[in-house]
Amino acid sequence: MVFAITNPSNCPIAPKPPTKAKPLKSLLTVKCFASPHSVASGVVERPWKTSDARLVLEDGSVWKAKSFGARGTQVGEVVFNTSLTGYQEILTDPSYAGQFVLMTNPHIGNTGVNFDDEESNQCFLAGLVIRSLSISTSNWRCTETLGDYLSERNIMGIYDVDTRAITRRLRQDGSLIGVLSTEESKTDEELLEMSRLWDIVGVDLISGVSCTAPYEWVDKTKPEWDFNSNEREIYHVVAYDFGIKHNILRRLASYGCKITVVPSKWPALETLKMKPDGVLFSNGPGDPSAVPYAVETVKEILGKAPVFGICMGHQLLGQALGGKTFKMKFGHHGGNHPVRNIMGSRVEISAQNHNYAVDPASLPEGVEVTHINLNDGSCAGLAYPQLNIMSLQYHPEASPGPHDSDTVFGEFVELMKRAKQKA
Ligand SMILES: NC(=O)CC[C@H](N)C(=O)O
Repeated sequence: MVFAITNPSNCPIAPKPPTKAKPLKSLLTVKCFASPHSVASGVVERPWKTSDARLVLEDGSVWKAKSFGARGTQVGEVVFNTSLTGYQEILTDPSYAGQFVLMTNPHIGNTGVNFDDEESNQCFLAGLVIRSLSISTSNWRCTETLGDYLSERNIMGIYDVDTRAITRRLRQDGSLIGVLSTEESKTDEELLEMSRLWDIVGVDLISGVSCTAPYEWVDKTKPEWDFNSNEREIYHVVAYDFGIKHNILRRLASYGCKITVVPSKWPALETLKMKPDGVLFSNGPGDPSAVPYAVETVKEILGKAPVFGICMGHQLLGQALGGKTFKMKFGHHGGNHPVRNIMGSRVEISAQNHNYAVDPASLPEGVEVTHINLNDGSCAGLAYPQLNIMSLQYHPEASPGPHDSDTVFGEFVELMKRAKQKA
């Protein structure tokens, strides 16, 4: 089934100042990676698909590719993800709203999609960029092919594009805005102009992915996940949904928490009226500086209940404590990031997905850096024991990714326990 995308549906368009536009003569065309297959005489010709899509980056490069999933034209920020597995969890991570995810693992689609690996109820990302789309799908849990899944969700995908070359470009020049199109009527110059008139910085993407009303969450992860299955006292956690991944909720439930999920604009006063044992500020897409209302909410809650921030939640906590966040060159996206856990005196391999980070030098005295990303030394975790605050810049719930940091959910439970005993 074919869906037309007429306008980027997942994130608002914020015009860039026209001065940024470079002369169109800087447009360079990258040779099509997929050359037409030659067929030996006597062999039946197969209906090989030839390139029918273009990815035009704001640096003027044009990448020819083959489309799958939805058709149309879509703008977004291109980021690369180094996870070897878990494309379905990545597709349904709401923190990718407004972004094209380029998978560095070249072979994608081989296990199809299934009912269990959804991290949210929707795909919010702008599109998927891969090297090779598996021609067959084989997995006992598979219910559908990746292509059909993306078509139904109106998400564009491209394959047979040189993902290594694009990744090297992003590593060298930083994240780039791109436009993906299957529309032949649009010229390269028009697509380039679109990419240069769009921006993701300063845009509130959380409002488009958060739930609209509070709800209770009860599902736990399956028993094979249970590293610590002791019965525990029940703690009530209010979880702010800035684009929350289901596995955060499942892990909290498995650690014995009763969870109320609330929308991103839920007033702090209403949260405090529920007398929660702890408050979780979730992951979420985009620029933490574009959501001052969320920083205000965090400020109003600090000191009144133990809090745990994950990714966007960590960045909002950093700002609420008086610190600054900044945009990284190309961010961290993947399941293989080494992090030094300073308190635990160990290195954890972690799942990460962020383009912004907290500048630890901007934080007030008393705030401790608890985790450091060993690839670039950036701040990966914070604590402020005086106010019962803890946070991680990355994803302890994994999904996809390693489980090394799962114990942090237990640390949050301990924090709530200590605070309750003192009260
Ligand atoms: N996973 C997240 O919460 C992402 C946080 C933020 N949107 C960033 O890109 O840095």
